[in-house]
Amino acid sequence: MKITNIRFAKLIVPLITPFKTSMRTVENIEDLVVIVETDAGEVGYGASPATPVITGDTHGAIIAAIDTVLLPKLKGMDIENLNGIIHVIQSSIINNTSAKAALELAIYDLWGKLYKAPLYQLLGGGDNKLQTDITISVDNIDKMISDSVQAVADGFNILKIKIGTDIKEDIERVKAIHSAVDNDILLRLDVNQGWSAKQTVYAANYFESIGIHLELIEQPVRADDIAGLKYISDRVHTPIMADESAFSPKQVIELITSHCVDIINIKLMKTGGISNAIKIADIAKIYQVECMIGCMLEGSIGVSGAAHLAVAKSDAITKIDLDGPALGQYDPISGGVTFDKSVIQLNNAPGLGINRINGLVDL
Ligand SMILES: C[C@H](N)C(=O)N[C@@H](CCC(=O)O)C(=O)O
Ligand SMILES: [Mg+2]
Repeated sequence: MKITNIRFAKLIVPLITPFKTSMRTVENIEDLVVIVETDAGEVGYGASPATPVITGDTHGAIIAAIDTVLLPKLKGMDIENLNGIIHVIQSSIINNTSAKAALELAIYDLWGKLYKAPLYQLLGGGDNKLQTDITISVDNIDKMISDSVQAVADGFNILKIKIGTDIKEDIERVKAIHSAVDNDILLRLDVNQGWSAKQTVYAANYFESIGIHLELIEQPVRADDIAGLKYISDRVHTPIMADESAFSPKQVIELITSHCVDIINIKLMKTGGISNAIKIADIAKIYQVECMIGCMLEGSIGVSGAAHLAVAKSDAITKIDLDGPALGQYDPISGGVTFDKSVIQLNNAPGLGINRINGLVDL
């Protein structure tokens, strides 16, 4: 099964409510779909959102990286030579992790189709069901309380609360949500780089002192403030998780061995796809550090790949933040992952298991 061409399309799904973090506000899930064609007639699907404030990648840059650098080298390569293809994708261009991720997703999809097996089985197998959290966007306190209460009523028992716009307001937001939901609801905070190290130590110790038990605090400080992460981890009990600070396996080794964080958030759009995500999960397992599998605000093509990986690497990936498709008004993909409230179900069709994509706009 040889690669003959790569096509691009856009897929836009309006959100139920705007997605707001300390870094950006988004109204739609906008995926660039990457379709790898083969001489056997099979196609592989991958996708990437544009996340310029996180990865630096735009859809235009993803298309250019694939069209001008990667496609010429990949044309004619055989899907059974998975390692060779991965090597070309990872070594032909630096950075551009979203382009690499979309392409790897499509290649792994084809690899599963070649061997007629769901990807998670080829990656090691596991229970093809996961339980995700749901994101509560940063907003005024009343809106965050009502979104949290609604999410719990909808069957989610883990809330990922976005904060990081103002330390005082953030503390009030968390206190208000904590009082509004039952004690058995797990609260994770995602600061998206919005606090200083000292503010984080203050906030974490304050929450601990008033009996608010947080599961974790995600990426409290700027992505490049590794000393800040260490400063925090040395002073608080609440587990600290790296997100924007952890792209590559090498960065993860450094974060873990210098005891800067307790947990790593793996996202395909940061790692450059499944191959490096596997390495990170294996590194974390060796060091007995837990991982979360996360997603950008993206639809169910990318989330399917992440879910297959999470199932196969459940020894290291113990926390799931794959709510992207659940935040949309509908899911245009049939097959892949399906959501029943917080439960994500993978099907057993080959590769990523995607049957049909409605509403694709060819580019
Ligand atoms: C959607 C997911 N729950 C999430 O919050 N992901 C990111 C932000 C993604 C984005 O801005 O597209 C995160 O910071 O964890
Ligand atoms: Mg995050």
